[in-house]
Amino acid sequence: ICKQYFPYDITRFFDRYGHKIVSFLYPYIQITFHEYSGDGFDRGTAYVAIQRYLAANSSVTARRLKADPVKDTETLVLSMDDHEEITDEYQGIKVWWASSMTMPKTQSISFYPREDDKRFYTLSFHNKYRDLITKSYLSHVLAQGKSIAVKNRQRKLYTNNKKETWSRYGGRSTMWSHVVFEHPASFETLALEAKTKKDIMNDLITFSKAKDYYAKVGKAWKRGYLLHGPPGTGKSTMIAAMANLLQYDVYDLELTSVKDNTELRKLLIETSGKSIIVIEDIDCSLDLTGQRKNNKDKDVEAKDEKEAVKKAVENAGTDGSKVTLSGLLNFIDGLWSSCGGERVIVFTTNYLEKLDPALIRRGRMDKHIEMSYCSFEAFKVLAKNYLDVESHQLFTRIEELLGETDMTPADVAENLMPKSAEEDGESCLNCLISAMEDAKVAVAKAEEEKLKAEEKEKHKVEKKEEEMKQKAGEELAASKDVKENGALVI
Ligand SMILES: Nc1ncnc2c1ncn2[C@@H]1O[C@H](COP(=O)(O)OP(=O)(O)OP(=O)(O)O)[C@@H](O)[C@H]1O
Ligand SMILES: [Mg+2]
Repeated sequence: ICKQYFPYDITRFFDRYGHKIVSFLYPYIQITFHEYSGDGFDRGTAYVAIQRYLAANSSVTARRLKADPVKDTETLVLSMDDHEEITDEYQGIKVWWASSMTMPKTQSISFYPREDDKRFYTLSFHNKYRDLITKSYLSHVLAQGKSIAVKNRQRKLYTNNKKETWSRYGGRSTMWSHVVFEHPASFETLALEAKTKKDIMNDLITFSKAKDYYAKVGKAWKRGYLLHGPPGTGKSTMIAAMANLLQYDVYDLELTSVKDNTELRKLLIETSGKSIIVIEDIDCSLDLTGQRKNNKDKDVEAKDEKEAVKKAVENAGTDGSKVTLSGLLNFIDGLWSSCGGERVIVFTTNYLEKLDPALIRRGRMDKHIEMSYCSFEAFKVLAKNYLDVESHQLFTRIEELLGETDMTPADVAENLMPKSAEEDGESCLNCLISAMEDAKVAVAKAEEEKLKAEEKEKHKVEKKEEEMKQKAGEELAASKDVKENGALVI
């Protein structure tokens, strides 16, 4: 009987104590990260992040590299090839990474690559660093990998679709259509005072790095900007420059094609982190009472407030409820921001004074930036961008004229652009000067005409007053006459 049980006992013995002996002799721990795990067809996020991390670190040390095209980018990612091994160091501790692949046991043709080759990374490290590696090193690797992936990705410009085109199941692809975002604007080429520029850049960068701070103070990780100023002063260009600086996607939200608050909320929930949500010309999308303007401007005709309210109620019955100011404010204040990820919200308007104070109070829109007419400093940026000219004797005249006329950077840029191949920098500057002189004359003329019109109006009023006085005097005299005459008659 003893003999019969012996082999089992020894197996059990080794099962129980074997790994202890092994771990005593071989004190290393291994963790594997599979490319495909579970039932999902998507590549594991950890695997992808590790791949990026190792790619950034292994291209120097590994001898055999593998090049993979990456979805949504035009770049290739170089990573260590299968069955390669590299070492990494973290706080002075050495770890080993190996990439491996298991071959399929049976020859079969399969649709999914995961059936055929199973790739995985193995991380090995000494047992005594177990805590440090599992707690801090791994999150460091994943965070680094993710940030590399974000840097390499191709960014997108999204615009919202009409509700009718959404599929039943929603999803970003049907609510938002996108194109590749490749706007060349940058803060360097933006014509703006250096101080303002620096201020905005610092603000954005601080924001993008302040995840822990926002978590600590219990605020949603978002920042609101309000850009205001006349047309052509670079509001849209600034948004593109912001997106390029932060490497964010841009969601261009067209409020007039959003039917109601529910639709708005659904759209916003589908936006991803690391994005700028833009609502251009906010004054045209929402009116002062907080009710969205009707496309056909039915409400505008309403004479008084009561009538407007009546009309709004009527419309609510016919074309559904609307996007309201409070709906918009609710979303800004954080219903959706609990979805995580950082977002910048930018509103633009040509008329700051038209906006509802509730929309622009501090805390909601953290920064108000006035985009104004071209200053001399801004002009110098444009001259450098467009003509490669940093100083010129004509600059003094230009500075003088800029102080006297309101030229938008768009106008200045337009005049600085060479119209033909023969045109050189100086003739472009002269072209700008003559445009500004013309503008100055036009403004002076307009002012003169305005003054004349005012004078005329004043004159008219005075004449009328005189006439009325005269009439009143005559009437008074007449009534006196009547009285006196009457008295005579009696
Ligand atoms: N500050 C600026 N720096 C560099 N280029 C500018 C600037 N402002 C305007 N431009 C040029 O003028 C063009 C129009 O500017 P942009 O569309 O940014 O103006 P906007 O303020 O958004 O106007 P709108 O209020 O009409 O939307 C841009 O294509 C850009 O080339
Ligand atoms: Mg614009």
